[in-house]
Amino acid sequence: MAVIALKCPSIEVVVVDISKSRIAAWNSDKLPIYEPGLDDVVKKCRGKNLFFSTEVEKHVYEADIVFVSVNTPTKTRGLGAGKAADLTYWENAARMIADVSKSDKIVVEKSTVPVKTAEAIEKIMTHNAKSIKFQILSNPEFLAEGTAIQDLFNPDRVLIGGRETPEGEKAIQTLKSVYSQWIPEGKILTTNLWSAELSKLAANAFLAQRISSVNALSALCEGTGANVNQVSYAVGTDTRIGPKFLNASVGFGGSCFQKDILNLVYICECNGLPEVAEYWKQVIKINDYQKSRFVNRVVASMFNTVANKKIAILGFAFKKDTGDTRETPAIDVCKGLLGDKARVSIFDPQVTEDQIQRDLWMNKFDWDHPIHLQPTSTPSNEKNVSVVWDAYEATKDADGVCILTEWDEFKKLDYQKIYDNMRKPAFVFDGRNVVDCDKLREIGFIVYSIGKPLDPWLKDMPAVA
Ligand SMILES: NC(=O)C1=CN([C@@H]2O[C@H](COP(=O)(O)OP(=O)(O)OC[C@H]3O[C@@H](n4cnc5c(N)ncnc54)[C@H](O)[C@@H]3O)[C@@H](O)[C@H]2O)C=CC1
Ligand SMILES: O=C(O)[C@H]1O[C@H](OP(=O)(O)OP(=O)(O)OC[C@H]2O[C@@H](n3ccc(=O)[nH]c3=O)[C@H](O)[C@@H]2O)[C@H](O)[C@@H](O)[C@@H]1O
Repeated sequence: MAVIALKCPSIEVVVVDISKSRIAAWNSDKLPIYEPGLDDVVKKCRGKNLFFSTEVEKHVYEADIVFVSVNTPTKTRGLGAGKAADLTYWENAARMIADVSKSDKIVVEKSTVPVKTAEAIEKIMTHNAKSIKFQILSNPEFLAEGTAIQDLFNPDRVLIGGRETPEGEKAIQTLKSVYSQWIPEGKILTTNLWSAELSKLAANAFLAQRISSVNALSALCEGTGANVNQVSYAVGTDTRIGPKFLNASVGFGGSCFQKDILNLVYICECNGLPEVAEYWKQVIKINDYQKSRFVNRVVASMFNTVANKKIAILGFAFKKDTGDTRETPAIDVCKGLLGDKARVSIFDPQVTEDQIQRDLWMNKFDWDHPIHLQPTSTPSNEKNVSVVWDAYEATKDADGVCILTEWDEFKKLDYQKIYDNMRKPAFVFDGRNVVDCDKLREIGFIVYSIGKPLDPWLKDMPAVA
């Protein structure tokens, strides 16, 4: 919304949220999320044509176009629990829009939603809104965190789906005229509603599938002496496959891949397509396998026990250049190590101690609900978790180092100094392939790097669950 305000000075954008603390932060000097370039954009527009407010109903009443970007978490209870999208927040928003509206409006699905959600939303709105006409559009968002501003300035495409009626077509053109103020016509795709809704789930499923494919191969690389970087480069030079998004890792994280694939799986099951559901489920299974495989490697190479050993965790965010920890693989890796009684010392340049403690305590999927619905008590194994503000502090007297986020600064650390201050034998487990293995081995480390030829030490220590 901030980028729309920047690129379209004639449009007034008001971002409304029921969370008072978030809106207060959006109005302050410290924005509630870390995203490179966002501060600049907000500062340029805030108070001119970009406003942040908790007066949700007032601004919805005044608006011509309402973008709904509320959370769409995975259901934790009842029908479809663990898979289906929980549309409670969406339904509440739709009912509120219907209640307060006194003029026709375009309602845009910006959240990622199950295919056919627009139909449900239409029903809610038409049953509740007297004689007012609503046009529902699907306009899914494809930005990635860490590169959000660049992605929004120069997207691969913008997708707008609407009803194939004259009114639907008119609404599509209205929204198109907003984006066409900075995006070339050819990049603005228009489709029917269901294609737009499904394309978003499909795009995330394809992206995640690429990572699970390369991660599955990384396990085979380790067993055969192949190097996953060389394999993915060789594969990616085929122009039909392409070089991007083929980096092996400890597993993908983030608030959307898992949630959206589970959602897709559930929709397939509801449509009587168990084989298709099973196909996509495998992407998640390989991701879970990759995380537990990593933990097993750590424990197995340290004589099959990490009890009371200090393990430094470098990086907790789900990728670099963000402070977001939703579904970060670091949560599962830390829980795995804590389960084996390790002491973990965590450093991430953008994640607070409070966030890390909450993440390690929370149940799966709880993170995607408002803060007042999340657990508040402290974790029982808190004494085994310390959060520090420096990589050297985290690694001091440690037995092993796990690199779980690919922050650039981890490439430039003084590994000789780290080695000198660790207990021996000193291990590095690189879950993001950021370190120079040969250099670290020269220093004296025993190094494990995802999908790379195994250190002789690790070959003799098979990681059997
Ligand atoms: N985070 C990302 O990079 C991307 C997210 N998406 C999708 O966008 C949607 C939102 O994602 P996030 O922004 O990450 O979630 P979020 O949880 O950070 O933000 C959702 C916000 O909606 C507010 N909210 C809930 N009900 C409301 C209501 N009735 N009225 C006003 N505000 C309400 C919440 O207080 C919260 O601040 C999800 O469907 C997600 O899949 C899509 C593409 C990228
Ligand atoms: O729907 C969404 O929320 C967004 O989800 C992803 O964006 P995001 O999760 O922010 O970040 P990605 O760059 O996709 O990374 C996701 C995870 O995959 C991992 N990853 C990515 C690429 C790769 O080659 N290997 C790999 O392990 C990252 O480290 C990260 O943990 C998609 O890339 C966006 O297009 C989409 O809009």
